[in-house]
Amino acid sequence: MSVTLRLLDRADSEIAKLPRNMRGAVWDFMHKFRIDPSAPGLRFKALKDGGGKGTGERLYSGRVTDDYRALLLHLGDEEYLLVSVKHRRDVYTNLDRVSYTINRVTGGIEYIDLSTVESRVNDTTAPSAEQGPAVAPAPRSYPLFAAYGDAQLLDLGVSPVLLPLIRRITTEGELEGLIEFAPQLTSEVLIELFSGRPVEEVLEYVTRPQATADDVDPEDYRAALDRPATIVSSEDEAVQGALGEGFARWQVFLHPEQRKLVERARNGPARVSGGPGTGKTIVALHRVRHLAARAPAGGKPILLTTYTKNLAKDLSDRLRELGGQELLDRVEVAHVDAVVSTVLNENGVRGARPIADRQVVEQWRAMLAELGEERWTPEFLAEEWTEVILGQAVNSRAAYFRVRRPGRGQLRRPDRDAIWQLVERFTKRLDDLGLTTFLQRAERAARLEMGRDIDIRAKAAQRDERGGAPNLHFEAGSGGLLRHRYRHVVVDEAQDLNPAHWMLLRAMVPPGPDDMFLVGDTHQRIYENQISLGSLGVNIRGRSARLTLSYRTTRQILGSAIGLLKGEVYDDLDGGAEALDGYRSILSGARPRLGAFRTWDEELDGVVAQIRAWSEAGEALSSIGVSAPTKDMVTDVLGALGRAGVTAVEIGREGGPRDAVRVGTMHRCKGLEFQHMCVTGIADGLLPRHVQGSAKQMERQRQRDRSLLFVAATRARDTLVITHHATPSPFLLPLRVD
Ligand SMILES: Nc1ncnc2c1ncn2[C@@H]1O[C@H](COP(=O)(O)OP(=O)(O)OP(=O)(O)O)[C@@H](O)[C@H]1O
Repeated sequence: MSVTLRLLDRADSEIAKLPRNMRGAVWDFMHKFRIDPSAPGLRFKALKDGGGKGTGERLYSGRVTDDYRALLLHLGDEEYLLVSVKHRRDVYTNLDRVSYTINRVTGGIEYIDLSTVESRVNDTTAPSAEQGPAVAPAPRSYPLFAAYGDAQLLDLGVSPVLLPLIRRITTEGELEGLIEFAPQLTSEVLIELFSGRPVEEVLEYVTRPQATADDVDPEDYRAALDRPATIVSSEDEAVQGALGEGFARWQVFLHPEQRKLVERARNGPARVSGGPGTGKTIVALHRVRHLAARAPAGGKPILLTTYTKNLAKDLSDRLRELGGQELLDRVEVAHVDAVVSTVLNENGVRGARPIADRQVVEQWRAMLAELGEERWTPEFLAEEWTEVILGQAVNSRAAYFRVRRPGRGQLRRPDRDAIWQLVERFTKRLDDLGLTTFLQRAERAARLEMGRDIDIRAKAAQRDERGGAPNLHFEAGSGGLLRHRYRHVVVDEAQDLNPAHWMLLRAMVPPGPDDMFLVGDTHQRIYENQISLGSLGVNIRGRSARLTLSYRTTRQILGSAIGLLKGEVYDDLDGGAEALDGYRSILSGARPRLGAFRTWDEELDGVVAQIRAWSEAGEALSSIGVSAPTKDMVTDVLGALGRAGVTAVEIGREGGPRDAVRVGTMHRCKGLEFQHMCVTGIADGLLPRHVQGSAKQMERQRQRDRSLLFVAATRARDTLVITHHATPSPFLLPLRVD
């Protein structure tokens, strides 16, 4: 008789603390148990004394090794949940202190071993002075949560079983001990209250998003299992395979909010935003797997795309980790400019060499000089062409007469007419020189793909008229019929794509359920692409959601990084404003540090000394990242580390030694993360860069530069050091005041 056995996430954390070989033994046990729980070697039996109130018969034990036993909850029928692994001698001691219940707010299963939690609380001492608690520890005698009534805490979703212990907590150290084995929601609520967030906000940002809409039956464990608040592995055998060898927790255990976003069916394009490290990429990857599992067999019905090539490679690697080659075979993973190239190549558009923005201005300068045209500067025309004409996909003179040009001053009709003629002349000139820009290519590809979309619709309409089934949908192996390329498009780093990219992607999938899924954070926009999705045919209204819990960064680093953005207003990709409220973390660590130096050379010495100190403290070089504002400064950092005998490689040029410090421009650090991060060169003039341009352009540049600092700072998991020389960047003011 085979059964289903899942693994509770907290049990997994507990297993991680057991001797190394226990992981393999537990997976072995799970495998055998699934096939036949009654196999004699497993010694599967009920623990009659255990259980929560009135449910004493649910707890079972099974033999993992001679010394260790798994504790299992019977959820109903053939369904079991592995909740703990204990030493044999501890199974029966304190069995009455083991509790399992269904949380009345989330409807999720909560397993709590009070003796384990209590001993962790007692073991933990207050953090050292160096660690610097976010809030000074309260005097020993004063309970941290005295200000909150029991009913208040229970309404926030705190586990009732833990209330007596919570009442005794007086230091941050004890709190850290408690949350290690407390249920997810209890931990999140307590940390937020401890950080000083008002109850109403905790309710709004933490509890409500995890609350269930169901009427919770406290005895129905089978129903509770299916709710996202029960954080368990899937029943899938493949998960067990993945678990065997160094699996990562993100592959198996999703936060309840993440899981909801992965599984929710939608009627059209959906967008997930969220602060740095909240798992947007993880959600995108799981979403791809979810969609792939539901798509008809054959072909590659899903496109997974992002802005840069190195991030696309990373997505592809992680998708393989999540679902193996089998999943990768069903998904096209490519950065968006590669998607552009595919469309252009297929349509026979070849040959032109893409040039950078700087060269575009030079080409304008050369042409205006040849024409003796002096009414507008090359910079102005380059911007007008890039931002207004290509940026808003204006493709006719008539459309250019109508287009809105916010922040770019007035242009009368005759001026627009003259500029349009100059633009036509300019694009012909580039063509003749065999040159193009990435934006031009994207725009061309978008137009081609939109033409294809129109053909598909026309053909579908004809078939419809003739009585055939209308078929707008992607179909693998469609026998030569014109079809949309994909059934679903999933986009990571959505904030960086330009309007032409969106029009291209929109035209690649038929509008309909689950057609597009976008994840991104406009606070991390570091390229010049400001858009409004609605006007590009990607209608996300009513299908937006936000992740707020950071899995990467400590709350000390997150708090400081958010402080860096104060005073800026960010958009929500759809004409509205994006808020930063509610971003949080339950991880704790040292406050970020600032390092001030007189010259760049001295700063380099300081960076080398910092890295040496980490290394001498036993940290692997590969856990350290260094960013610098410019490519030349990256070269300087690499040189200084090399001279000091510290192995370092440039990000994007990996392939050398594995145990090496990674060094890259701030742009290159996008999407990456490091245990320890050194953000160097944050000096005035370097960040923000001093550039010339219209007021609007300079404002955007400043916002992008600020975002760049935000991105670099939030790559740090545990430690963040920001350094500068000469005059510090004005962006650092909040940190310096702090
Ligand atoms: N459910 C999870 N369980 C364990 N780890 C997780 C989970 N979700 C995310 N993480 C981890 O948190 C880190 C950040 O995740 P991810 O890169 O998806 O965040 P992001 O929101 O895309 O970040 P950013 O916008 O800063 O690039 C990663 O190390 C990831 O493995």
